[in-house]
Amino acid sequence: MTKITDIMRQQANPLWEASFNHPFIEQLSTGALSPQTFRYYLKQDRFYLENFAALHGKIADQIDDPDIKAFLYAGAEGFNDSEKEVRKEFFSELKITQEEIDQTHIAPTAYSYVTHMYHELNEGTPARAAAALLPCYWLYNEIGKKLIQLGSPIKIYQRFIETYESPDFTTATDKMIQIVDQLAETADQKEQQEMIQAFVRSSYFELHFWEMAYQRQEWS
Ligand SMILES: Cc1ncc(CN)c(N)n1
Repeated sequence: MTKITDIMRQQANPLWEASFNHPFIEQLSTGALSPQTFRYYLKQDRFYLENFAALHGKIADQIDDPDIKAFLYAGAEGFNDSEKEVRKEFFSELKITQEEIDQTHIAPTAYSYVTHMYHELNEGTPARAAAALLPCYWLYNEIGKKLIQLGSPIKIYQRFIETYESPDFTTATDKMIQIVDQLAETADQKEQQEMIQAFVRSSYFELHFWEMAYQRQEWS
């Protein structure tokens, strides 16, 4: 039987291809990406990752399966992969100060992405919200696997790429794919369609997140 995650991946493919070919990604690998653009990305992604972690906990609260619960609670603490630690190092290396963080406001696309994820949980179901989280793991893991072959001449970009190709991140991605497939087994057809839609919409926001950073988007 076809897995729901295969359908999701297939439906989101044009958006994923556009992410793979986005100038932000290409320039990470060539090293041409402006350091200011990377800094902007990191500061905005902080908002994303905070909410992404919080959502793991909120979804876990509504799920009975002990194995899924444990994985999601670990994700809420940032224990499923090494991303949290690596980001701390990036912030310190790039001397992004607390003052600079405090002065940063969430940009329109980051705001919309986060709002979408909460919508899937608060107006939807834990299974829909889990589907909305999945591209965050899976797309970055595919980007990591693609870019690792090319590498980057800039050290910090190379470390960024390595984070998403790492065994920890790949294991977490595979587990999240399995969780979404498992949650779909007890969902009816309507909810399954909504899960697919949540996944495709998150894939849309992933693509536009690169563009937001590339343009250093502001509210006005
Ligand atoms: C927007 C976004 N999506 C995904 C990831 C990878 N966890 C991330 N850091 N930021």
